[in-house]
Amino acid sequence: MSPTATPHIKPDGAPIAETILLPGDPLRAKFIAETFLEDAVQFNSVRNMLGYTGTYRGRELSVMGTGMGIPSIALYSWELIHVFGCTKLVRVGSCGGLTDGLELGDLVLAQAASTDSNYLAQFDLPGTWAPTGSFRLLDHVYRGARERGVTAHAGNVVSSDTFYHAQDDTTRRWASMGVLAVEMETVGLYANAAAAGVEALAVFTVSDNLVTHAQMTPEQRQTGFASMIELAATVTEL
Ligand SMILES: O=P(O)(O)O[C@H]1O[C@H](CO)[C@@H](O)[C@H]1O
Ligand SMILES: O=c1cc[nH]c(=O)[nH]1
Repeated sequence: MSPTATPHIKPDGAPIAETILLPGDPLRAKFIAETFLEDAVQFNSVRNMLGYTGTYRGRELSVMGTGMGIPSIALYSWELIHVFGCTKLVRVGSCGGLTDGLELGDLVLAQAASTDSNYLAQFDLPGTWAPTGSFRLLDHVYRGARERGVTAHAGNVVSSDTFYHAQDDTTRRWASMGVLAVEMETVGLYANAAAAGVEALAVFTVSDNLVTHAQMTPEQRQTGFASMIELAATVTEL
């Protein structure tokens, strides 16, 4: 049972599960709850950042939007971990592929997250820290993808503060270091999880490709991510 409320999450007694899926878009959270969860109850509507708890294959699972950008996912994940006791947090997002080998609909599992953000500075480490996802969660989801014949790429992503980049070669330079894809939140989630000693993973569906310029429609972005969501939800088995 959720103990209390925060400035951004007000469950009014509705439960929040230890395992939670985190899409950027709150309407994707609603879609996931309506499509994949049984007996879902809504636990948050503050700022329309919709959150739900139900069961997936008999195990309790929550889903909540995080908004876009590192500050937004950082505050929601901090409250979910430190106030509501979440211990397995799986971002389910869209990403832009940075190599022509990433097709629309492929999955990317973020082994690590690079960034152009200053979020990590607050941890005041004596060097450059590399935020990583939980290997246990990543291994589980990767094996699940292989079993289902879903194409999944595991590697580095870049969590950027910018969707529209001022310099033309920004994404090409990240790609030149082997970074697979660009998105806007994972580094905040991985840093908060590591600092708290809980598990996090980011899984993406490639929604556009910055090399080939292929792109999904907004409708596909909101609802076309079934494989990713089903695979992410299987972490409730761990
Ligand atoms: O689809 P979501 O999870 O929102 O993720 C990606 O999409 C948004 C940009 O359109 C950013 O939040 C980016 O990280
Ligand atoms: O952040 C994102 C997400 C999807 N596609 C992009 O190009 N950037």
